[in-house]
Amino acid sequence: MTSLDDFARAKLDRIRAAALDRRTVPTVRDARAGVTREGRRLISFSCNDYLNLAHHPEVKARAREAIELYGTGAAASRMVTGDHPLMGELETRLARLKGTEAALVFGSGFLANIGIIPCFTGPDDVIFMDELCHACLFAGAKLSAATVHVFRHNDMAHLAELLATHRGQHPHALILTDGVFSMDGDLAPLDQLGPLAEAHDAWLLTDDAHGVGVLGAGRGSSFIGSEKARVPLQMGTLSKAIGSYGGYLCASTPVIDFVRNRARSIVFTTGLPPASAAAAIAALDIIECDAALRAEPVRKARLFAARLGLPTPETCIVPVIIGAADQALAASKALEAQGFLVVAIRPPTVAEGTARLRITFTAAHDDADVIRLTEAITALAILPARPETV
Ligand SMILES: Cc1ncc(COP(=O)(O)O)c(C=O)c1O
Repeated sequence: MTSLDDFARAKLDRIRAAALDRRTVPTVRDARAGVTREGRRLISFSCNDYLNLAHHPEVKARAREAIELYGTGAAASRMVTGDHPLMGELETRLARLKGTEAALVFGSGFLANIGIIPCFTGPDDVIFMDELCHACLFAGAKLSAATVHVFRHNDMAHLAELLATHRGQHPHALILTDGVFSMDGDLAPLDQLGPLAEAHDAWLLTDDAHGVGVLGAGRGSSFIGSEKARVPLQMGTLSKAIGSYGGYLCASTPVIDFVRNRARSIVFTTGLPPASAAAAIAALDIIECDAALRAEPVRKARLFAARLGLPTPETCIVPVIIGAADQALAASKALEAQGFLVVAIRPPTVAEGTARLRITFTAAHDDADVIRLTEAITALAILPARPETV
């Protein structure tokens, strides 16, 4: 055994001892919210294809057509020959959806965040970020080498205090938050974050991976209230409700032109395959016209929560927090035995002691399956006791 194997084995032993080891399971998703894995079909409550557009006949047809015409890969960076005209068309559509002058498409949401953040902050600068931000926002912040201050989740008083203490010591500042928090399904208070950021001349970036397509008439979390939230950097992904693959930034023309020049995850990586852009454009066509479809995932999340006496969800992600990682795994296994795929989410994806079932709802779930899931969860007795009604 080499020292490299020794190193890996010792690390793995520790991960396994804490019930935190991960494995990949070959999984085939179908159009009816089902997955087949290890020879069994399960109803999945763990997919982010909220509108099931990855299986929509029109979306698939447009992707197939793009493959026939343009091949399967982009073959070079967008700076060289990888900037297929479909990319520009997709950017125009995204900018229109988000109400910005311009947009820029990246290879993925993760690549977007690790490219964008270092464009605006360097070692002399400062970043303020919510403690529950997605891992790729933390990765982008780290890559920027800026000073990072983490504020308590959605705690505007804490953020204001950190801004008052630290903002003045740095030339440039970013505030980073998820629009919809990926593991908790709650919303960032963008109506407060926008003005607070402006008051301190800090640039607000929202990661709306889980909002676009589903919230705010499909336009995302910035469009929920009566007024559009003041977010100069609206980032998101094409890989969830949009049913394709890729990431994006929507912003003003100078901001986008600058990021196109500077983001290392644009310049030094191959462009998105044209078929992914074609699929995303087809999905946006559907999202823009089909209000009934857009409303379905949150309606199902609310049906689920109401039957279990949980708070009314604002999004289509509902966490059932269990605590210990091994108990979350056991609950997931018990649900699997009854025909449901509800993956357990454990540290480091979530904080120590908050392992959970993260349940996601999609347009394709039958209400009957949602109700059967509530019954299965009730039978597991993993929910906190409901207060007695008098
Ligand atoms: C909040 C959030 N941001 C970014 C990403 C990364 O996006 P992508 O899967 O397109 O890399 C994800 C999901 O994976 C996410 O949940």
